Amino acid sequence: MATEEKPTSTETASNETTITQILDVVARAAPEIRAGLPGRRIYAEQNNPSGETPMEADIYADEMLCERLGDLDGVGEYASEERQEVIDTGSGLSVCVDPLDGSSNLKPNNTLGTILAVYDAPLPAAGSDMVAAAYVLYGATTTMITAYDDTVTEYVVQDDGEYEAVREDVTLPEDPSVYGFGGRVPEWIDPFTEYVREVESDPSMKLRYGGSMIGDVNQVLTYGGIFAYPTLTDHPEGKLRVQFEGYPVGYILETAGGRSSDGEQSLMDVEKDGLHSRTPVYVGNEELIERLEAALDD
Ligand SMILES: O=P(O)(O)OC[C@H]1O[C@](O)(COP(=O)(O)O)[C@@H](O)[C@@H]1O
Ligand SMILES: [Mg+2]
Ligand SMILES: [Mg+2]
Repeated sequence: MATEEKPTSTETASNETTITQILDVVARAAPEIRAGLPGRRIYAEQNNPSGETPMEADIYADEMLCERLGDLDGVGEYASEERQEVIDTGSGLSVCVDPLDGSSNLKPNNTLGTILAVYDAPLPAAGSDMVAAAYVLYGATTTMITAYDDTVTEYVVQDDGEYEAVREDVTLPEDPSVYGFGGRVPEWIDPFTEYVREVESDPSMKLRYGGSMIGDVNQVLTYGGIFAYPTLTDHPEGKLRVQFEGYPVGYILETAGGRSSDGEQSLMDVEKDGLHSRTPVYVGNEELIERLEAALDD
């Protein structure tokens, strides 16, 4: 049996420094990304690797993050939902970014996010390679949630890029109260539809769905509950991308004491595939995810 090489204490220390720098870059970029949205709520000219037409704001955020994260000494690879290829930026940790999550919310001026995944491996990486994840939520306030070192922290980010922790050791509330399910209802598979009807009929649960995964996931992290972008009849792999959306959101929710699933197993165990491959995403309180997996297994 091959023995895994353990990182030296110097490597660990330098990874810690790099992760702190990466989170700092993302927090400080957030107000600039936000300020750059007006005037960029129009479609860009080229499709992205997922075959979607990005908005100019997606490209703007991607270019800013690529330049700033790529400039960090400890970052070796940068990839984003908006680029076909991985960018080689030297040697060190790999970062994956969804520069703007929920871009279709730009026009109606609703919630958006930025998602970050940090892997200690070349891209595409496996869930087990993840060393930190975070998201920025551009809501009424700009907040950043980080999952790092086994703990989830919520920060408020000010307009000048300064940020301060407002909640430490964030965990999912024990009594869930919100749910949000994406995808067209006629395309849901029957066992999922039956599960949803059950959740809906629980008098303690109410619908919260806004069309940006990060906005919807943050409701679950705040109030407890479940978010899903499920397998669909025409798209069994769903819509969301493993490296940019599935792994980081799974990592954050699991670090906060919740569970993640692709319908059968933790999102963190989803096989790594191509850089832009997709997975169904189910995240939330343990009991709700367990019931969901049982329903899909029937
Ligand atoms: O509007 P749809 O097709 O239901 O999709 C909504 C989902 O797609 C996404 O917008 C995909 O992310 P991007 O905006 O980064 O492409 C999720 O945030 C959201 O959960
Ligand atoms: Mg997204
Ligand atoms: Mg996006």
